[in-house]
Amino acid sequence: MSLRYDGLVVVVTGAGSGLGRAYAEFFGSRGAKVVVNDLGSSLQGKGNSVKAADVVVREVITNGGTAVANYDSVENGKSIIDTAISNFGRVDILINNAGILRDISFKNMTDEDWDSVHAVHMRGVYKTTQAAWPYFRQQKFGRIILTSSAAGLYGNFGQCNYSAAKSGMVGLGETLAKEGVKYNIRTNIIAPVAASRMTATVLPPDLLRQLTPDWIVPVVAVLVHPDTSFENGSVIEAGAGHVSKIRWERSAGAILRSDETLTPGAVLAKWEDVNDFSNAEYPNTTADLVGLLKHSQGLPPNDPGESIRFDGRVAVVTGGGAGLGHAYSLGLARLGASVVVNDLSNPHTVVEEIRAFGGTAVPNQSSVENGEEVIKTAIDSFGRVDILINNAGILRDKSFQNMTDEMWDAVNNVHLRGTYKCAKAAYPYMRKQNYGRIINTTSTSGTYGNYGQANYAAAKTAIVGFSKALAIEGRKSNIIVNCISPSAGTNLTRGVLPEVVVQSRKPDYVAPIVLLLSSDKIPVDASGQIFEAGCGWQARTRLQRSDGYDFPHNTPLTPEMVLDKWSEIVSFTPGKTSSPEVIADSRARILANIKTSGDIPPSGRQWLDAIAKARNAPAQRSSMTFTDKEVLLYNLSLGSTPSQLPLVFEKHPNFHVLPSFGVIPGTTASRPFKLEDLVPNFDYKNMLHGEHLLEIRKYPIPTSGTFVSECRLIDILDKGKASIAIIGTLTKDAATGDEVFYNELTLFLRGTGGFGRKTARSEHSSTKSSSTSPSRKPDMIIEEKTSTGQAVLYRLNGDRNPLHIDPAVSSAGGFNNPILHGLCTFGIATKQIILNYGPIKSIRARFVGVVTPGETLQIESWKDGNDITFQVRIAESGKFCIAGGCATLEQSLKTRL
Ligand SMILES: CCCCCCC[C@@H](O)CC(=O)SCCNC(=O)CCNC(=O)[C@H](O)C(C)(C)COP(=O)(O)OP(=O)(O)OC[C@H]1O[C@@H](n2cnc3c(N)ncnc32)[C@H](O)[C@@H]1OP(=O)(O)O
Repeated sequence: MSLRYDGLVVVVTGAGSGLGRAYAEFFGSRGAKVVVNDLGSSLQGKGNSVKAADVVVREVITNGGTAVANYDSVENGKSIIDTAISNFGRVDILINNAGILRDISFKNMTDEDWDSVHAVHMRGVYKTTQAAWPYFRQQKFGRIILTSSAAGLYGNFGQCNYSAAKSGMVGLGETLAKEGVKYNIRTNIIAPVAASRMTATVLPPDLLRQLTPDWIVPVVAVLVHPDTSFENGSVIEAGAGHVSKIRWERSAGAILRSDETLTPGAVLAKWEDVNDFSNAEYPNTTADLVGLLKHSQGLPPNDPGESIRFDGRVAVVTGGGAGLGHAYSLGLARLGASVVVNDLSNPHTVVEEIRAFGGTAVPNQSSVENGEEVIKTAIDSFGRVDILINNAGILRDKSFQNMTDEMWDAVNNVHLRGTYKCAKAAYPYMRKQNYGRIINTTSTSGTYGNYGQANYAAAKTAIVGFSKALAIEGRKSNIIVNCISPSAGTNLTRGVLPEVVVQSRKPDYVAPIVLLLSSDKIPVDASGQIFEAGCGWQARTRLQRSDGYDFPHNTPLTPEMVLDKWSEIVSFTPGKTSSPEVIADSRARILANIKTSGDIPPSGRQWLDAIAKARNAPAQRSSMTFTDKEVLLYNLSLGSTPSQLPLVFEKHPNFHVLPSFGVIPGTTASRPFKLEDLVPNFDYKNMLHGEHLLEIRKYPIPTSGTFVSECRLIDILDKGKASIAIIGTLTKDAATGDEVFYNELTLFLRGTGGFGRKTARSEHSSTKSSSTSPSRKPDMIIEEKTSTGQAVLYRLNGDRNPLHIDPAVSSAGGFNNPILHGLCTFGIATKQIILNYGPIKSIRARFVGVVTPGETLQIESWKDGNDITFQVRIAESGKFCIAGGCATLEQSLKTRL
């Protein structure tokens, strides 16, 4: 099926370049009418030109499509959607893509840096989407894409503003997904890694070249197609051919008894349980708190654990006048902290309550939007600020359809901007002190989305991204930043939950984990995390990523290819998922695809996976017991004559085996893999011995005994028309345990290539391409004629490959006659080198031409120090059968054989 968009109207914001442009061109080419929105501004949001959108419109039209330009800011979303309505009478698909960057470290970030990013990424998205929403609802069809980013999902240094806004897309998208489902409006969130004007500043050029929008557009094309309604509220990561899905993962957590024994120390005692994901769930809503409460109430009193105190610490609690803020303020003060109780309406009662039990507290009545004022109270009163609990909040719940700008702004200003402002004001003091604990309040309505709370969900998930980014920046100053997602009966929830439920969810049962996160006892690596808590239960929430699918790099990615693999992309197969914690974890997966894909055809992945598995498989052990009979046979099969008594008579006092005997255990050892499972079109008849390395690690070589060998696959390299398998075998003497031989060989597998990326020999292989021979005449040329029965005899050493004896097989393999074993030629050459130069410790060679039994071998050799270079020519034809051979002499053994 070809995915088409005929009759549909697509609005793409920020479509003047990069990813947006690619979207516009794609949809234009597949039948849609496109509104190409672009402000025409430079990346920093300055300047204005109509060119960018016009150029793209012209391009769409030139390619036979239909498009109009719009030059409005997304903050004026209505005008953008009006352009669609006035030109095409409808709007079906909205791709929120526009964005700006204002990267700067948090310490240097200005309010303008914060606000401008949020105006475009958060408020702009809200404005365009809300303008399109009524049309979608009315026509009972709509597709929305929100653009997030790895920076939003995992946080990124220097991007507190951007990480926040991009994380906000998750909560907003999940909420719109829930609200839109009954109108057939699907909202999904894409986290693209693509080279664009925006990423050009943060990614290295080599990488950028591979991260084209072409890897993203087909994924979005699938998500917005009318026939593909399977994803809604999903987060999809895509880049460089890798596509995967992200979902929330929540640990089962620790359940403690919800009474006065629920203390920060008691939570610390259960910290492992809080962070244990072995029985995790994958929620899209709040935990079953009623059940958890019941469980909690049935438990015995809690283990008090370590004592946690805050003496000498100064804490600021925003929204500290009631509910959770009240519980935090009281808890901190009871444990020795000096507390600034911030509350817009009444901080005084809580301050009095604290003072009444001898604690230290001062009130602050500023709005959190004036974070400087809030923090100033701490500095003026106590000279420092160690702990900031951003807790203040308001609700303005409304369906997205009926949400007003005032509702959007009020909620975002208090929750998100307020959190930013207080953190920003406290940060310089915390840096100077080299100490800080910041706990920001998110919500399950944010992380999982909630009907009627688009404003709140966006703000609350934006707080998560902000916290993750700030955690990264703050770490080196010992500033630990975490998020709490509390479930408690407060004035905020009183409006939406029955009173009895509100009562059972005491803020006191959330406060202990928040106090723990505010303390010195929190492990340093517990920064940038989300914890859910309520009713005595505390758990951690993180993102989990499916293994996804890696598309090959040799074929342009199409939506049809993506659709075909969708079930694999979104499959969370146990054992194959990952839990990226930082942006590098996410990018590593995408970079891995760049590294491994090369020009891999679609079917190649199965072979590469099989090879990777075989390479990582443990070596296989096997043994070979031999007597003088095997030794005599080996020596004879390499042409030993009756006159060479030490080689042919076992009773001779100098009876010995030719040292290349080491290839026998090295090549007859059992292999832990089958070549037919690792390469396509494997055929035994087409397998040729390509290269061989033999190392002799111990002299004298026994003439009877048992060898134990361990064989493993080193690699398989795709050579295009063929592939080569590299196999390593280590052999030990079973009697002594000493290493005796190491063999590394390549098998040249004709007709099996083309499944992966054409590779050169990997550096780790010790048989790497043999050296060239010196330009001078050979120092020695030795001739040895093979016998016509040479292969017939040699095969009795163990390699009974019919290629060497059966004319039918050798003919099918493309040879006129059965051919000689490569290792027979190798053995003869080795024998001659040893006879003429002395014992060797290693020898390697490449087989470059076949030998027919009966032909004469001319071994040409050169000696340079301890190295003997050699090549073997077939005297009858003048052709080489071994090229670039090299042996290294064993100096410690002076005697010649
Ligand atoms: C585990 C226990 C296993 C026991 C093994 C037992 C196996 C035995 O029974 C089988 C045998 O003994 S067969 C007999 C011995 N071998 C031979 O006779 C092979 C002789 N060589 C040839 O015919 C060609 O060189 C030939 C066909 C090998 C290559 O020639 P071409 O197709 O012309 O290759 P070319 O185009 O030059 O190169 C393609 C890429 O392959 C690399 N290459 C070439 N010859 C190689 C060789 N001999 N070994 C390893 N790699 C080799 C090239 O470098 C090239 O790679 P790249 O493109 O990266 O440069």
